[in-house]
Amino acid sequence: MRTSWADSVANSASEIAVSDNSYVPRPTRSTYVPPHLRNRQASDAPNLPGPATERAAFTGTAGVSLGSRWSSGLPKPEMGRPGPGYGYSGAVAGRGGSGGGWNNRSRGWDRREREVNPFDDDVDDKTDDAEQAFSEQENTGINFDAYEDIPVETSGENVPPPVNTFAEIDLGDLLNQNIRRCKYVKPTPIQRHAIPIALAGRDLMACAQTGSGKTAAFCFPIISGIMREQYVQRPRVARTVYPLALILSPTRELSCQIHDEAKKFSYQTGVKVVVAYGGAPINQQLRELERGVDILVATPGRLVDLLERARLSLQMIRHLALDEADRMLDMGFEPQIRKIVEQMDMPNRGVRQTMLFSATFPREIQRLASDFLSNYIFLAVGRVGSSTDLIVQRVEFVHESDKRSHLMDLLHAQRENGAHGKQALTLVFVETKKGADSLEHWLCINGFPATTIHGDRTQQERELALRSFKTGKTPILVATDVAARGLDIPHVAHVVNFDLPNDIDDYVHRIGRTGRAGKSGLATAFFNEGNLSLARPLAELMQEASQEVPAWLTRYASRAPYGGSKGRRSGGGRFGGRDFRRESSFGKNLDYYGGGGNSGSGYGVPSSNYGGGYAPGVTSAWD
Ligand SMILES: Nc1ncnc2c1ncn2[C@@H]1O[C@H](COP(=O)(O)OP(=O)(O)OP(=O)(O)O)[C@@H](O)[C@H]1O
Repeated sequence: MRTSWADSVANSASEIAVSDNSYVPRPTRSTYVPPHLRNRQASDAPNLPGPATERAAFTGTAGVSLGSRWSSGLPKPEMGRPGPGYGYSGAVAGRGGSGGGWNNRSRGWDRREREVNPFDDDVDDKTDDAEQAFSEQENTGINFDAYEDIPVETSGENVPPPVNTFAEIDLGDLLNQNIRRCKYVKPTPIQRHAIPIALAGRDLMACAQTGSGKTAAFCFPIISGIMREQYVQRPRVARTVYPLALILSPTRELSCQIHDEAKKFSYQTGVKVVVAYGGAPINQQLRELERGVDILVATPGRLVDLLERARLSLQMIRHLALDEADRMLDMGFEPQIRKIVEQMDMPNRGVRQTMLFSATFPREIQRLASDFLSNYIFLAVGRVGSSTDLIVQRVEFVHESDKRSHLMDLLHAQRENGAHGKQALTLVFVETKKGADSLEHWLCINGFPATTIHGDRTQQERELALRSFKTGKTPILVATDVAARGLDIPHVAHVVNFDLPNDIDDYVHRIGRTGRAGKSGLATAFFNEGNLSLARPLAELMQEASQEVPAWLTRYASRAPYGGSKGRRSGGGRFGGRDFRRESSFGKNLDYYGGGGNSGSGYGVPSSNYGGGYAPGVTSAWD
């Protein structure tokens, strides 16, 4: 009989109470170990130059062969510390991972009692209530059914099978507890497919709709992988730190958000997560790094800075994840990413594990990305670059000069419909930083509390603006594309594309700030003659997402040259994930998303045109 995830968590809790050979006792008292001695085996000889130990092998959980790339030929349990809890158990799914395959990292580094609880509540006191609520799915607000019918495409060799529940994957007790604290009842489709692939140690290029849980899909395997690894001795070079995993993201705010999430997932596991991003004092980040780091979440610029100061080495990186990977590999970031991944001291592809995630993946970017991957699996949940059906999309024809009054009408209507006279959160996207400031000012003087986020604001101002928006204190946020990707702000009811982007992928990410995690949302776009190149991809995208396409937009679409999409639309069926490796025609100067049949003018944009979809002369709003 299949047990539910909640059951398995309960079972594993009772197993903890029953001692057996693989029982990992919880330490009763924290033992402080200075940073330079952390993660060492008990018998480590001091002052060894370079990495002394390879990753230890681990195999056999839930039918998945784990960490295979490191396992061949390496010695087995002797690598671990002697005594209970450090052996190999081949822990069985459903036992919640309480077997001895897990490293009790807290043994030598018990930070559990000193760690700030990142959760609002203390689950230990509320376990029963919480479990009940999870089983009823009441306090998640997640409409899981919305994800059930999404088609999935995988390609690559020996793709590990997906799972249906967290219980089927042996992530370990401590991580399972945190998943429960996050109120995740069952994995979303991207998690069902990506987690077993990543746990098997495979490289992955994964594409899934905005708000569908990609962050956990790469964080869980990384945390679980680090927890499983036997103590890895890291080089000891004065003031240089050696993380085991690196997660790169394009914006400061997104890096902070991933860091917050990863900290929740790794709470009390002994896995230490640190964030480094530009615009914030580097000394503070250095101090934090020196306290110990297993997973580093970073923006590329600050990371390069740390590497050049020799305060950080990538020599021990086992897991590399690029969130918003297509953005990370477009013209703006690609040189920096190449430098980080190929020209510093990071282990080569095939030695490290590399995972790329995004909601959009143009073919040309897929091709670039393949340089970083080894024998990878391509996974697409839903159509690559599609938007979720959970978002109601509206397009209105609005002349440039009428945009402000039109926005005002929308905001008035929203205020009237809002609960308790409160304004629902509205995110308004504009093209330029100046435009953002000017619109914010105008909204404020017209009685609509608004704030802005863009690259010309100081980091402190940006963080303040985001907090004020998230808490509802300032319910309108006027933003450039710096807020387009990844940000997970609950209760964003409405995204307004005051200025449409030039690229349909940017549109997909922008509207994806609403309608997240199974909830519904509304997106309104102001379209006019300045957006003709977007007419076709926009009409197609809306059609795909079962949205009502206005007749005037269809007319524009039929007349318009195909642009605004880096040639992404192929006019194929409703679903088409499209691993570029499957396109035998690729490389013959066709469109990036496959199917050369539609490659009319505008298709096959050379890669030098990449830059986040900005037209010539328009400054990128990214930082
Ligand atoms: N299994 C789950 N059960 C319930 N909620 C989940 C689950 N997985 C993720 N979530 C929640 O769904 C929301 C969206 O997740 P996340 O930010 O990872 O999406 P994403 O796919 O990375 O989106 P984007 O493409 O915009 O970056 C978050 O609030 C997250 O906590």
